[in-house]
Amino acid sequence: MESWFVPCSSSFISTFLPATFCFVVVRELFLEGRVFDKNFVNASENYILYSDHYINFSASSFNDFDSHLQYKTCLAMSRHRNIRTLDYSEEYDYDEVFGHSVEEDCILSPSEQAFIYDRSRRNQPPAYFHDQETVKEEEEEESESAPAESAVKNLSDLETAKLQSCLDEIRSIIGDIESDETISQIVINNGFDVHKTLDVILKRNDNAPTTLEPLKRQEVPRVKTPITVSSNAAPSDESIPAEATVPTITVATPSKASNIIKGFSVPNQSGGSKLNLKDGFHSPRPQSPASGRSSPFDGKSQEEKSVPKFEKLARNFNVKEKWMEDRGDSKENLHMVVVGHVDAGKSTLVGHLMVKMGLVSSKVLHKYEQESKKLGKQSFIYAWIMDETGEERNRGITMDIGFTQLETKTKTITILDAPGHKDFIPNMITGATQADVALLVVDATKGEFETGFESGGQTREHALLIRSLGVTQLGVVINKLDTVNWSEDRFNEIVALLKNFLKQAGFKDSDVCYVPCSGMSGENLTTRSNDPQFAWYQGPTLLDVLENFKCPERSIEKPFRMTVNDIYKGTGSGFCVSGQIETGALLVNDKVLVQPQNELATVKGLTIDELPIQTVYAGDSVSITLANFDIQNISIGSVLSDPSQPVAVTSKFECRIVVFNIQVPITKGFPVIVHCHNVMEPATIKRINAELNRSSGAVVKKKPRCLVKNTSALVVIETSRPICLEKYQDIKQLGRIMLRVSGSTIAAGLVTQIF
Ligand SMILES: Nc1nc2c(ncn2[C@@H]2O[C@H](COP(=O)(O)OP(=O)(O)OP(=O)(O)O)[C@@H](O)[C@H]2O)c(=O)[nH]1
Repeated sequence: MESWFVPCSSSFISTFLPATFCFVVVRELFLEGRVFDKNFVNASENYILYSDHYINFSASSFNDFDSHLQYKTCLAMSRHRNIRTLDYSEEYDYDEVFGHSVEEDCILSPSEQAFIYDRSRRNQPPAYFHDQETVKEEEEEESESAPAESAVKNLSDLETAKLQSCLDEIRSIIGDIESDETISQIVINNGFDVHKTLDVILKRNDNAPTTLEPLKRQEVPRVKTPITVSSNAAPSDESIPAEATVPTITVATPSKASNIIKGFSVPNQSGGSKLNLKDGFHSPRPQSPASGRSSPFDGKSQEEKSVPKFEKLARNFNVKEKWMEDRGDSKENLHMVVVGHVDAGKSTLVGHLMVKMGLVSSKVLHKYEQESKKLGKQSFIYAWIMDETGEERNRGITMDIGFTQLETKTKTITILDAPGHKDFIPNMITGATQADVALLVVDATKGEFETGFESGGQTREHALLIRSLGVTQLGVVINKLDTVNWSEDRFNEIVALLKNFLKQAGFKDSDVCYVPCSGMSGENLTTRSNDPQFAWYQGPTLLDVLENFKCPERSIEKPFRMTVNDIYKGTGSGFCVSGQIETGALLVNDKVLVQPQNELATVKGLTIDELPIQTVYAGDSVSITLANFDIQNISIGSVLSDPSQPVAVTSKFECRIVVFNIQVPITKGFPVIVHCHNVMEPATIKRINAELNRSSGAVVKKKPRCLVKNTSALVVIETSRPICLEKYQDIKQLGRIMLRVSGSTIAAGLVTQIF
């Protein structure tokens, strides 16, 4: 398969174009040589190489591509939320430019439309290219149209019809890379054979650079990894039928070309450009194809690169004693994620709870009331407390994790309001990875609960995800009970269904508490309702449920680990990274090792909730100002660790997985996306070592050919680039993974071995 290499400068496709357009647009643009996204580095007639994936132009592989783009847009947005030091003008720009990201078929800002390729304007390049060579192209077009007629002049009616049909077919495959005249001539020369004609045209175009961008050829090694659809015969262990009527996604080992991918456009000194965080996921991870715990050197041998000296963090105190001294008499800190199907009322519930607890001033509430009225969205007044961006408010959905904090009698609770829409599951996962406990909100309205609960709804998927991420304590809010007249029967019906399911998902009955509420009217949020229709309920309020959650033991004595979920420019010199301290403790002036980049940095400052602090401990969500370090050497998903006991970096590991309700069996070579803490990385199932009994873990079958739904197994997974991981038994938070394919979660697992 021939491939082209197109050097490009900006990566706006993933953030500017709704994913539904991209597939068609990118192909068109590639074939015309007008490629402008640095992540789309390769193309041929059937494939494009997006970052380090080959994407086949077949309908079924579209989903994978689509979800990948959406993940990137989600990341872009998640970072937007957390940039605390941007001034308002910057924020405005950011919203304008990056705010529109998910599938909006028609809502496009004028600036976006300028970038959209429109088939009806086939010969007019997008406005983006206007100052390039458009005039020349149009002139060529005109001069070419006349000979097109001459080519068909001597043909019979039958031949003309044949030619027309060939032209239609060829155009649908190659677009406009050749003029009608040229194609007609080649069709005639090849006896009206479409395949031969295509061969000739594609060869011509491989050899001829386009007028706009010179194309460089590049060999990209790749490994074919077919997705099989179960057929009558079970697929063979060794190889999957190549000619299956199924799509194949070809995952390429990162080539040198992918080394050009840099995660962040760092502010340009002269131009003073803004910090550009939209591409954080593809920041410069080590591109070494080698797996293993210590291969994070970017194309250089260990000798070439000066290996940092891994000194032990200087500690002249006992961490536990210091923690008692610092935090012994303060309230415990708990992180709670609020999840549930889209529109279950999560943001309204949290917003109204904040109002009831006096944490939102009447002035702010009045402002939201007026503004939401103006937009005809008055019912979202409480949701606006959590949904802060213009786009979220206009669309009436949460797109990114919202943060807020409240204090109960015994604890400080950080609330993470997760998006419910399935397009934003990666953001929801980011929130869930930081959570100790969860609230699952369901809508009691007739039909609505059922929609969320049935397969394809997010109630089940969110519950499975949070359990897989290690959350054991769950509060289930049966919300919007006002819509069913506070019906006790409806409450009991929903509780019965959920109880059964949550037990299967791995929640203990004793760790789950069900509470009926109305986020809108505020019943049972902080006080029990006086409504006589609600008199049947004598259980805890939502606030009681929060108060009753137990804070987990923090591993403050283990080696220091912090997962990075945001990177932003600080107020002074240096830059800040924020994230969760998973284990250990950290002091100002400590040195930390940034992995997998394997670079040392110095901790210049520490803040919790924007207040400076000298020492932080496991369980804290913190911001760290780093010094003596280049911002390009860190990305979301990096892990900061104790230099003397660094986190493992690997691209191959074994894990014990539980397979969810999948349609397509998992086989050797199956391509997946691995989610682990804040990392998302393409990977393949390298081996299926054994099928296990789900409850006892005993081996049921060695080396099974495939895994079907609801099975458990030991599998070996290889990621396309090294990631930071730990064995689950060592550090739970870094030893849990999830496997997703085409926007659905297919399995969750625990890391048992790192190679
Ligand atoms: N009747 C009634 N409507 C409610 C209640 N809670 C929320 N709603 C309405 O449900 C709609 C969705 O509310 P949100 O709070 O945005 O729902 P959400 O779960 O946060 O939505 P996503 O985060 O986008 O998934 C809004 O129109 C709310 O007014 C309730 O208790 N009763």
